[in-house]
Amino acid sequence: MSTPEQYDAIIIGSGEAGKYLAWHLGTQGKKVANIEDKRIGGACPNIACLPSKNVIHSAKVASFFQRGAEFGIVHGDWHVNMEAVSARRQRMIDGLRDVHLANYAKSKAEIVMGFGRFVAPQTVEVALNAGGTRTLRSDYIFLDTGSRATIDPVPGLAESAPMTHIELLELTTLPEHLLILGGGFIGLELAQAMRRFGSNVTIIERNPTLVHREDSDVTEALHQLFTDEGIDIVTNASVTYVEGTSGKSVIVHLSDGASLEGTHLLVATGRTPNTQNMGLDLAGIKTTPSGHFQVNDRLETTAPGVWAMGDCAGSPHFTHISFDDFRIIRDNLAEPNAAGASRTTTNRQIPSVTFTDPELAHVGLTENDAKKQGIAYRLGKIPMAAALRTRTLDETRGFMKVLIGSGDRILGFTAIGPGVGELLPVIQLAMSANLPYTAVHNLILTHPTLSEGFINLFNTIPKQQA
Ligand SMILES: Cc1cc2nc3c(=O)[nH]c(=O)nc-3n(C[C@H](O)[C@H](O)[C@H](O)COP(=O)(O)OP(=O)(O)OC[C@H]3O[C@@H](n4cnc5c(N)ncnc54)[C@H](O)[C@@H]3O)c2cc1C
Ligand SMILES: NC(=O)c1ccc[n+]([C@@H]2O[C@H](COP(=O)([O-])OP(=O)(O)OC[C@H]3O[C@@H](n4cnc5c(N)ncnc54)[C@H](O)[C@@H]3O)[C@@H](O)[C@H]2O)c1
Repeated sequence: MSTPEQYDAIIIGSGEAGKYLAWHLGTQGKKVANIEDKRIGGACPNIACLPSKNVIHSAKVASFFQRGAEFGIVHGDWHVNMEAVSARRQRMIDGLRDVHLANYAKSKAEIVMGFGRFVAPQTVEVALNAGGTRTLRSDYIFLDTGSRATIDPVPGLAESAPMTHIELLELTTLPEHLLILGGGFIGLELAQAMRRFGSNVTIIERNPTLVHREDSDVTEALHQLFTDEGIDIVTNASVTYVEGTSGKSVIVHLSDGASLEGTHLLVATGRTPNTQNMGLDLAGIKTTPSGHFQVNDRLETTAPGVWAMGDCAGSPHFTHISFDDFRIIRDNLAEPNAAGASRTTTNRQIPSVTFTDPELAHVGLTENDAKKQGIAYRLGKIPMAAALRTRTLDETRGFMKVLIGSGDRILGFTAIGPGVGELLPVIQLAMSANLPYTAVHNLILTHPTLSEGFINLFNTIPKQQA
């Protein structure tokens, strides 16, 4: 081993938590190496959240063209140009790359392009993308290696060369018939977008419903929405084998004897953490049975001086959660001994938005959760049409519902409607400040905004039994 170069901090992976930590420590004057083997800035700006929302927005524009007459807009012939859709996505990614490079330059955190693995405790060897190796050492090492699409060991699946979200988002031609394995976040968002561009789409989901962890009113509303848009949905599907090649012709065989044929196959069946081939044994870093780095609620791994954050640490797989992981580590590094002052992952809010159109937004308990945990609640619920803003938009599908617990505290909130993700912070603030729902109910809410619907929503809450 060559003499290691000494750093104040080494961060493996430049995803959300990794890059923010690199920029933060670099700005503090620390000597920081941020090792990245593929894309500067990690998944979100390059292959995940932002490119997918970019493409989904192009599909929304296509849906407006499809609905033009409804809005009194008469247009001539129009068509979808997937090359231009892809080019718009790439322009955004290029712009984001410049933003990232500027942040590295400004913070003086060094980005080292290559694959990092432990060769001894606190010591990392980087197989440089440009060739050769470097060996780096630090008392502070942070892992933010993310996750990748899971490809189940179903016979013929890997051989069919299915697309993941990465290849799908880069398509410059439209699949004639897209089969999608998995009816979760990625499956739903991309199914609707591709359908709106003009593909035939079939979702194949192994559970009895789409987004199966949600309440039945949510899964039913999404099922109806997708069916109305012409998307085929096959649930309770157990895939036995796959034949053919994605991009040409592919057949998915199910255990009940049915088979589904398409031209392309997208796999969206969950994520596998990137924790392999990293010399973990040499550094005393353990993983959990699911393959994530084993961490405590301060994101410390089993090796002193090594932390893990984001998807690879088993944190809920969202960019905003990876960002919160960064904040937990930042605050704990700043105040290691301040009792009670430091942040942990325990009991933090996990808000989420599925960017279907209309969106599905959620924070806190679902009705399913409350029932399972035996938590009593009062339910407020309105159809989205009761928020008059939706009528001005002709986007009246969906509903809002809220679970209220003792002391009028908000336990959970779910909404399906246009742009409802933007409603979450008001509810989150009330929940985190432990305010009763009446604090929101009594606000003067601007007319006609979507948030004005909160007044109607809270009007429906049954009075508390004396
Ligand atoms: C299609 C799609 C859409 C999504 N949409 C949303 C959304 O709308 N909102 C949301 O909140 N979340 C969304 N997510 C989830 C979100 O993208 C992830 O939770 C988030 O990007 C995880 O960030 P991270 O910090 O864990 O690391 P990542 O962004 O995954 O980055 C990890 C980096 O580490 C690198 N790396 C791994 N191992 C090594 C090594 N040994 N050496 C060097 N480098 C290494 C990887 O190449 C990668 O660049 C989406 C995910 C997908 C796939
Ligand atoms: N808007 C967002 O915030 C957003 C968008 C995309 C992804 N994400 C994150 O990325 C993660 C990964 O997304 P995802 O859609 O891959 O995972 P997911 O866990 O959301 O959904 C996977 C789905 O695939 C199904 N499935 C698994 N194996 C199957 C099989 N063999 N046959 C048929 N169905 C099968 C599961 O039952 C599940 O419904 C999400 O959980 C989420 O955390 C977030």
